[in-house]
Amino acid sequence: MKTNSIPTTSYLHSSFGHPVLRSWSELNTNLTKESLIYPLFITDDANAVEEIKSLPDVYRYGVNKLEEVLTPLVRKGLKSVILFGVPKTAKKDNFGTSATSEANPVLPAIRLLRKKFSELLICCDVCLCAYTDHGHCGILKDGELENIASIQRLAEVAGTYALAGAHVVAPSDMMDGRILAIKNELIRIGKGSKTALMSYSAKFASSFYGPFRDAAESGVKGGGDRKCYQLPVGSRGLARRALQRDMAEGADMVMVKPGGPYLDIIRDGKVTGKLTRELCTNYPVAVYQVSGEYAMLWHGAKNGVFDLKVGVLESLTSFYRAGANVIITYYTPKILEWIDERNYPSKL
Ligand SMILES: NCC(=O)CCC(=O)O
Ligand SMILES: [Zn+2]
Ligand SMILES: [Zn+2]
Repeated sequence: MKTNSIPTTSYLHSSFGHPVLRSWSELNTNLTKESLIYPLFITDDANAVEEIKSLPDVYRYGVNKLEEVLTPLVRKGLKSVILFGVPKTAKKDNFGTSATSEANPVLPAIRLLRKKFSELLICCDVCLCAYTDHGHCGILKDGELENIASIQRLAEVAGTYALAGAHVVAPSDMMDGRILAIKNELIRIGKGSKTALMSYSAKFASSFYGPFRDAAESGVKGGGDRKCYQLPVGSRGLARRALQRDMAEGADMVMVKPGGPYLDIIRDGKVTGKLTRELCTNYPVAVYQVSGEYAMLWHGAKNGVFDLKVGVLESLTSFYRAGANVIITYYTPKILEWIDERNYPSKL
């Protein structure tokens, strides 16, 4: 080989010199509106529009505001939302009793959205932390989590959402065996083949949930943490086992959360190589770009580190590249507009 020449196999630029060619190399990374889920915080003051300091441009809404907020978004092509209840006046206790009562603002929200937006896919986060007085995601006994009681209670909550009209129930609690318990409950109430079950399977004990705790007022009271049920940040093995377990227990789709720092876990879910063969090949894999990731991108752009649109789209492209099919992100309203501008990704 002469020094002024390179081997024929070294020529990569020839593959992406034209925008269409570039898109051929980015297959499966093109954003679609169907793949986006927009998280909504629903509070129990029906007329509320509340700013969330740590999540700029994201609000808590009362049920009476939803139609006004969502109409323009649905017009722009919003296909799916995930609802989080933020009860403020409901009494909180060890069992999260209010989660299955009319005091839970998610229930009227589901009914309203079903009525007003007949095509919208309605997902509901299923957890107890916003409804318990201690802020843990399950039921406590003598200061410790009681697993069986917790999954039975979570199944009741999921069943309540399904009966109210949710298309998808998405348990984020991370208790052992909750997918099986919820699936059985859905079957029992006649929703086994009707309501989808999306598991937050690989949910890590991440620092990036900070602003969400503020938004959902669901932090653990009294200084505890969730490390005994959310996955250790460094454990790839536990994430794989959790994904496999939840699929075996009856999940229809699985999730990795947070997104950006855990791309390898998404990849684990999709790669058909020797080690991870068929781990999640036959399942849609969702990724949650969580509140801290949202805030970092927002503040980075605000401080001139990068352009918001370019930075956010890069983060989304990475999710697709890793193998995600579904993306939960607070940036959904902006992304719908960017997709319409149609200068993504080839003009980046
Ligand atoms: N179940 C949802 C969370 O725990 C946090 C999401 C976020 O930080 O956006
Ligand atoms: Zn929780
Ligand atoms: Zn949670």
